[in-house]
Amino acid sequence: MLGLTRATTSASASATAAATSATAIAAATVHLCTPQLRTIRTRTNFCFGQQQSSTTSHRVIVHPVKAMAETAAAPHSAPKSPTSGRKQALISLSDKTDLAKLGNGLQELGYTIVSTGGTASALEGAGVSVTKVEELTRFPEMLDGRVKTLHPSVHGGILARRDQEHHMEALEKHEIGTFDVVVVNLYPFYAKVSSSSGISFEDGIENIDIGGPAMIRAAAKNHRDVLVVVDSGDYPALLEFLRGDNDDQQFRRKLAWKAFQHVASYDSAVSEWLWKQTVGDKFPPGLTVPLHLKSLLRYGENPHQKAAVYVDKSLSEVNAGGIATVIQHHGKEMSYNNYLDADAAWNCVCEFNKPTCVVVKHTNPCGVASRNDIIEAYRLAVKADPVSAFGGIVAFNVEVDEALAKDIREFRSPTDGETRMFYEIVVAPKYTEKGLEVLRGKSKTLRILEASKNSKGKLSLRQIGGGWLAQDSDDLTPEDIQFNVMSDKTPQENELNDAQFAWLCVKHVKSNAIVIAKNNCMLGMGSGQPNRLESLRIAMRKAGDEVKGAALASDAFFPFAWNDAVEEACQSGVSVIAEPGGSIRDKDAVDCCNKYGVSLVFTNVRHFRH
Ligand SMILES: NC(=O)c1ncn([C@@H]2O[C@H](COP(=O)(O)O)[C@@H](O)[C@H]2O)c1NC=O
Repeated sequence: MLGLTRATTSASASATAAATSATAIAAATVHLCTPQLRTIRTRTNFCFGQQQSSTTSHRVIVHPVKAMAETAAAPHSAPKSPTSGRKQALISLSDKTDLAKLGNGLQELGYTIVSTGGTASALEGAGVSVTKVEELTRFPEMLDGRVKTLHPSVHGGILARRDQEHHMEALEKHEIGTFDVVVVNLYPFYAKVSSSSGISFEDGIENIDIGGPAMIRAAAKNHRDVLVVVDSGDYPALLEFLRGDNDDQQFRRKLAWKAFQHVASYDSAVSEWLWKQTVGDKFPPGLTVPLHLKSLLRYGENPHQKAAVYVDKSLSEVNAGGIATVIQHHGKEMSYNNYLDADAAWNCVCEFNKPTCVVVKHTNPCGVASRNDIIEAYRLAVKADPVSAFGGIVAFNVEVDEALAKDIREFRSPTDGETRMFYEIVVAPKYTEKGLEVLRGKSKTLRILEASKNSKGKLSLRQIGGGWLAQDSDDLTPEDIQFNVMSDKTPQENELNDAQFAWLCVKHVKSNAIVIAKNNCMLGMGSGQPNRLESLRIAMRKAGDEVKGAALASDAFFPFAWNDAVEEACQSGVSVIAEPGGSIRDKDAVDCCNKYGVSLVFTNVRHFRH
């Protein structure tokens, strides 16, 4: 139950090892730790300490791990020659979706495919010939997969500029082959650290991909000569491009852009996670928010403004619900203003515990009602301001079934009793099949949205010129605060409930905000006026005679009482006023309420909404 105290009480707010594929070779070499002298027959090669350039017998210092790799790589030990003219593709994937199609496609096009351990096995399993990367590097994949591709034989082959003679000479000298195509996706860090089962700090660290981003960045930098692909959705376009004879630099640049974007999003998740694991407060010194385009919109707030909607892919937004991720079942394409209004309606309706309907117009709730019978709640919410509700957004916090859908379809405007109500959007957490069918029949354009509840404790970001404002989302509800009685008169339980209902509504109305409510139903609201008295007058006008005995909530304190808002409210016949308090003239407000026999409760919490 909600708290009520006397005035003295102050208010209070209460990868896994998936991609760490240690090869048998690496495992076999752990006990070898010192370089040994031995005689081998070697080609020109990169080796620790010395480099030899003949093909005869020499005494060389050979690193034991490398020696093992040479043995392991024996059947393919000749490094790829840059002059061999063979086209090479490097593939290293954690997510192996459509790998077989890609491998076969590249093979048919005559590409030699080089791959890391797990990818190579999957390709072999699909009947594609593949060279293991360790045959190129002459090192085994080591350190539990921390080092696989971090080697000049790989990065030289990606980064060399084909138009620079000295680059190509360097490759020739070190017998490094060029890569024409690089296909990489990264350890599933995001999925691992956001999994519901959780992950240890150590596992989180092991799921940070290092070699993959290095290859992606290298290939993207050298995109003029190297095609870089990070998304399996791009495999068909890649193969089509390779089959054609038009070397379109725009295509290459788009892939390069996508590659850098992919790595930037990945790094933002790593840095977000690491910050939470270490410092953890809400406001890190730097903030990178990964935004993924959901769709282009027809236009912005006005037709001359271009617009789009993005989904926030921050770790903190995983399964966080909200309007950006709604499922649209029916209707016209969502507009920019539709998103804003649906967001306001959804945020408001999700605050209520009882079955509730909220009607929003231009981001302000103009009708709110809670009832055990949701149809009754719907009708009352529309009735609060039928003129504004026409063309508005209707939100429910319960499933829309056939009966409710029929009522939404048929309900006539309380203004003339004839015109069927028209809405832009219906938003709800669920629909029955029949409910959806009926609503679809209301109009072709009606947007029917299925949304999941917003989680609490989010960071709210808002753009200003040259920067962004960040704050906690306003999560406080009447359950979280004390309603302190300041007046001689103590509100009855039903009056207090009305005050708390009005308080929850006023939180969602633009400042200066006044809401008048009774019996879990909004009767009138005034919003967005630059002075509180004007908002109060608008709310009272909308409530009409019903204001008598109702509760009035104000989002911030009343700066003046006598001959001003408090006195006008008292004279209208409200039974209780709820406001934060905190004005230097609070005593005037108390005296005024006492004079008119009205209850006054202070919440000590303000709900400005600018
Ligand atoms: N360390 C490295 O040199 C390295 N090179 C490639 N990877 C990653 O290894 C994964 C593929 O491994 P496998 O083919 O063994 O399944 C890819 O996600 C790739 O980004 C590496 N792993 C992590 O950093």
